[in-house]
Amino acid sequence: MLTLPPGIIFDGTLEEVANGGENVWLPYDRKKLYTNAFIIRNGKLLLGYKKRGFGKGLYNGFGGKVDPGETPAQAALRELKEESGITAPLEHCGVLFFVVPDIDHAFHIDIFRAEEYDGTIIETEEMRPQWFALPNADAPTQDEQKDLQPIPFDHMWKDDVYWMPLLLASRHFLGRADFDTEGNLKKWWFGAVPQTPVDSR
Ligand SMILES: CNc1ncnc2c1ncn2[C@@H]1O[C@H](COP(=O)(O)OP(=O)(O)OP(=O)(O)O)[C@@H](O)[C@H]1O
Repeated sequence: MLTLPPGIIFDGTLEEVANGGENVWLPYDRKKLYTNAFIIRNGKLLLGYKKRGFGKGLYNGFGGKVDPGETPAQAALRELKEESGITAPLEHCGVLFFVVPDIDHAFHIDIFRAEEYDGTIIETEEMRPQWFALPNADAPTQDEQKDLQPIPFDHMWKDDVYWMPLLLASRHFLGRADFDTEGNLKKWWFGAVPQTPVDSR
């Protein structure tokens, strides 16, 4: 039986994917709901360069706070549209829980993905969208990928490198990461729903 980090609730089997850092999780009093949405298409990943506010100067998916009366799925669609100009058939694929000292709440972030989108991608006040090349993309997509940079993990939140491969592989995942005030990762745990074994009969 896996012991899940405080803040992570899951009723089912999980496979541990990454685990490290210090011994003790940071305490937190309350949590706030957020969303984060990623478009993955033709061997490319759409990220946004955050121009203001929390996480300024980092690349991330498109998202923000869930407003009162909204479901996370509704908030994810609204934030994607507000920050990148597009709509997409978003599917829920994970939950991440972050604790950052000096912030009076923990972040509970529902993660969404889509492989299609509608509309024209635009730069907004908050985000500058940019496509990045996926690692090991299949040959037919390489034309699409030329001139694209690889995923800029050096300019992303430090935990992203652990769960991004799960997102790209269409896995369902959960995890928690605790940071220090400088944004360094202090403790982390990530797990994924096991893939159904291929029936070989
Ligand atoms: C600590 N480690 C983290 N790692 C990766 N992503 C993180 C994160 N912590 C927060 N996030 C994401 O950052 C956005 C913040 O949203 P944020 O701009 O504050 O919200 P919102 O757009 O509602 O703000 P305004 O009040 O409109 O400025 C939102 O997508 C949220 O999922």
